[in-house]
Amino acid sequence: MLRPLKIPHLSARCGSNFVSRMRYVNRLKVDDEALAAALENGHMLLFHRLSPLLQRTPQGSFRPPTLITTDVQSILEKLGSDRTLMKKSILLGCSEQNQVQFCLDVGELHQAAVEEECGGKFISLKKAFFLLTGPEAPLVAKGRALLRWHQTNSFCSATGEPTQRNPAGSQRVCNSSGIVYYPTMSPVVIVLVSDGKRCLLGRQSSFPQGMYSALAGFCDMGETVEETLSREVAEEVGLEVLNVSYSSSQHWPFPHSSFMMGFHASVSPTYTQVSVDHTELEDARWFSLEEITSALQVKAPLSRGKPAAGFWLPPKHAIANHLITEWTHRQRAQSTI
Ligand SMILES: NC(=O)c1ccc[n+]([C@@H]2O[C@H](COP(=O)([O-])OP(=O)(O)OC[C@H]3O[C@@H](n4cnc5c(N)ncnc54)[C@H](O)[C@@H]3O)[C@@H](O)[C@H]2O)c1
Ligand SMILES: [Mg+2]
Repeated sequence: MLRPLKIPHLSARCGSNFVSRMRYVNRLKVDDEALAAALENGHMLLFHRLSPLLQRTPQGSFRPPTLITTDVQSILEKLGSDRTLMKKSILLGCSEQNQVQFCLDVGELHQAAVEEECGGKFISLKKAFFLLTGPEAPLVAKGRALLRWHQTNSFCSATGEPTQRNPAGSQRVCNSSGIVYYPTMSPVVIVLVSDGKRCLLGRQSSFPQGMYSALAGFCDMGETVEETLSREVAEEVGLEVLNVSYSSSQHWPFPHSSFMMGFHASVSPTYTQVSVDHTELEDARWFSLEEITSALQVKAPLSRGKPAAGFWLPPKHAIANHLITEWTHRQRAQSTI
């Protein structure tokens, strides 16, 4: 059961629960005593070698089990771990119910033993991302990205000396050079290209069979996002985009940690001939509103690890799905004018 944590003194003064929560979490990054107190009653997402622990709900969906840190502590001690493992917990945030959230990788413990004690299974993130349908997906992605960042930044790239993390896990410092390292993300542009009637989707050979997505690409050093967008569309499918409009953004844990910025773009209906760069994409095609509408209705495209037959789209919590859904709404709105 969740035990809501009382956020001290801020709510009355700020008048907004959101403001209080944001300021409280910000304080936890620097106030080690407050962090230790928050950890006592926190909510913990567990990972094993970067795979999140998920539980099947009675309704058949998947979500991370609700674990209180004190319960996790007892389980870890029962499995022979000492208190130092809990110190590797990383602050994730604070829920709307004022529950402070942490994550912890228990990769040094026996996987099956933790699964049995906690009631769940550690599932690789790639697979987990097709199983998670609730609002927990971004939190799981953030936990995985932060845990990986700590694992791969334990040495200073200037001195080669070990770096030390702060208790919240929001930064690492090299005591020898004084360099402070903060978690990093790579900027990526994702764009849904339309010719007014159809939208353009592509697939990489590494995608599960049948899945198509919006075009995406990493920003090169020195580029604006508009330049990245035009370059990626030109490189991957040989088209020149005309109008560009921003939609939304998301953090994405693949391949490591990306900051995805989502756009809509149009091409002239007279220049729609696609020329696919097969070093980047296996295929790219125009899809009609009818095709997209039925693909959006494919439920559980990777049920029991097997891809659905035919053509299907990334999961609901992927920004590609959001852009595609937005496009269908615009198309329908246009056709009723
Ligand atoms: N959330 C979503 O809905 C969604 C949908 C599609 C793609 N994506 C993500 O977008 C990312 C970028 O798309 P893409 O693979 O088509 O990019 P891309 O077209 O730029 O091609 C990938 C290549 O770019 C190079 N590259 C340059 N900078 C890089 C960096 N910082 N990290 C890794 N590789 C870099 C590598 O050679 C790599 O093989 C993918 O990692 C994918 O996970 C997310
Ligand atoms: Mg690409």
